[in-house]
Amino acid sequence: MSRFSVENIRNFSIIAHVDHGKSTLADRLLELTGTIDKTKNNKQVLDKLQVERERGITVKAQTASLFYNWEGKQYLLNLIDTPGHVDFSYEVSRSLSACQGVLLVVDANEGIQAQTVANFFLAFEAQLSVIPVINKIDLKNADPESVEKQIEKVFDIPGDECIKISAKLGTNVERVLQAVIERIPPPKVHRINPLRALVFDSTFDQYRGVIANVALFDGVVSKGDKIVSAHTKKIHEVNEVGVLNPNEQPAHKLYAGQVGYLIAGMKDVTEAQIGDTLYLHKQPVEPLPGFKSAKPMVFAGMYPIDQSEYNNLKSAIEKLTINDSSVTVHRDSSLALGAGWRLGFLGLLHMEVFNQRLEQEYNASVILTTPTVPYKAVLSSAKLIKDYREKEITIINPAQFPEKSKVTEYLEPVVLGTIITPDEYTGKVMMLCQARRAVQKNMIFIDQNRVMLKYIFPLNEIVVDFYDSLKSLSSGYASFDYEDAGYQTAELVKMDILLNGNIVEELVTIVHKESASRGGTERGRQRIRSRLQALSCQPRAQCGAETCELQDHDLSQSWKLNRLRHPGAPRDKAHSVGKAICERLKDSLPRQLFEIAIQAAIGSKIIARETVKAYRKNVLAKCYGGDITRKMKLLKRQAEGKKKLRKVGNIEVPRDAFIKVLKTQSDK
Ligand SMILES: Nc1nc2c(ncn2[C@@H]2O[C@H](COP(=O)(O)OP(=O)(O)OP(=O)(O)O)[C@@H](O)[C@H]2O)c(=O)[nH]1
Repeated sequence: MSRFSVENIRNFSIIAHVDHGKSTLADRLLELTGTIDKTKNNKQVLDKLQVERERGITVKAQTASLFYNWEGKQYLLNLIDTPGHVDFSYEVSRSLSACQGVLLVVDANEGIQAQTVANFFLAFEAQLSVIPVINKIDLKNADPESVEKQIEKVFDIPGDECIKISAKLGTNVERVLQAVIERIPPPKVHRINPLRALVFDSTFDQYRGVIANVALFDGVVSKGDKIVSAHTKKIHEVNEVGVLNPNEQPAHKLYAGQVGYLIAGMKDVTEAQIGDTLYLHKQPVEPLPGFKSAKPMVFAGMYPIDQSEYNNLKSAIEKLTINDSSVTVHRDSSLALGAGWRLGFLGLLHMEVFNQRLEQEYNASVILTTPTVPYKAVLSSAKLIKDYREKEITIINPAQFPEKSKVTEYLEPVVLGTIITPDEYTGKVMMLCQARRAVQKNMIFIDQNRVMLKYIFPLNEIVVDFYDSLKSLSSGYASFDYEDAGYQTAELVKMDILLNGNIVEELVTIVHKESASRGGTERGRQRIRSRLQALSCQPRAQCGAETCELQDHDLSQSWKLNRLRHPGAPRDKAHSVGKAICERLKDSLPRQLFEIAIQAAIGSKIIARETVKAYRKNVLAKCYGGDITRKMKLLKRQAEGKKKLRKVGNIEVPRDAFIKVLKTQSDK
């Protein structure tokens, strides 16, 4: 590796919206540089995980070192292919810390999308050089010229800097490599300084321990060196260093400016911190700033299917979180499901992918409980503040939701959402946003036909099905991305699920009061009707939704107006969530000798109910003949059975009934 002087090294990432062609472009770059065999039918070579291949999406950033000869010089180009989905943006931001530039890939047919904007700003804030690449110019409907104009308008990058390519066919891809050399600066590093290596990613290998992906900011590292982790202060001996080409290729040394991997006998998961700085034992240095820790957006309980699997699952979760450091883990326990954990994820897709990776890579089957967003409560009682040692607590488990009497106010997390949509769907998109309690912040036209809308959304309103609704109302054309925007005051209530009056702790859900009371009374509806008249506006049935937009109306009333226009719109979220849980529980509960009432309740108000009918076991069926005393005895025993269970109010719920309900909820 010594033949690559710093001037001949370029470190860059490929960033883009989902499916705009990052991994396909990476394939072509690997082929052009002879890293992989051109004659093979290479498809998304850097998507190595089974989950990535099955879902056709990148979830893990992957590094590859390419060797490229141009104008008589040999260059070392370190490429990092990143995921496009918003749930994996932590991977993108970490990857950028090892780079000086990015290829911003935009689909020539779809144009700039929400994640294009988000990823551009990540690179822009990190002060990286941005090379815009317009991909898929081979498509029939490709319109690279208008995408070029969008790039000029939204990112202020001159249109002539865009490189128009087809990653699929390989058209113009060589120009991309040349632009990387010409437009991205070499890293600013010093090889004569003591070693300073940033751990920007890690994986766990059963036999070799932690394999750390490192970017060398200063110095040199070689096999046999004694290195220290700035985080743990532990000393390790380096067993192997090398580059990813794209598979591990051992080298004698790694030099400042290079990106590669390092194995140093770290077997304990706590020894492998992403964002850690490694330095030579005898030459301590100031650690690099590392990374901001990821902020979980949803939490869910995770339990082994069988408690005897607890330790295996614990070790699997620990190992997988080395590779996915954006997951947070807290120990938790539940009456029905036993000992487990509460895990924080960056979104529902992230949760599903983590679950799938546990199954596929560690053979671990788990139960996941209903996901919830991290609410907060500001405590009012001095005793509680003393108990919790803080005034403001974060509620990551709905079962621990403090009562209103103990709280000054509840807070809910909010996000700044960006939606890009063809103009013809703007009205419908706005309706949807308002129905989700969103407040509009901005709206700009990015070209004649496309609008970019910015809204502040309560996180809870978008976390489950917002994206699906947006996609279906815009025929798949609108895209969505969001970033953390803090907390806002919220009227929250706890919804309990009861079985014959007993609360089922695992199914407790927190809902917003506004959603809980949607629908209102007839008097309330009258008031809204007169308000609609005052606004010269009619309920939807009469006026038609497409021509009628709500943005001029008082936002605090907009959901009510919307409700009147959309008789079919979700009337009451708490009601439908409660009903769905009750229905699933009904399907999972076996009939018993007595009737079971399954209820969803907010405080003392029952908002949904299902009934499992009593199973009147035909105890007389086997009683042939007319032995009346025997018949009476059997009937008495059956009645006693019913009485006993009713009396203690204890329903025998098979364990897998809970599992079914909890599983279907998280599957949703
Ligand atoms: N016609 C055409 N299709 C392309 C081109 N580049 C990529 N594709 C297709 O677009 C789809 C998505 O490509 P990927 O390379 O997986 O996109 P990606 O950006 O890596 O996707 P994520 O990692 O999930 O964000 C695949 O079906 C590719 O075959 C191109 O230049 N032309």
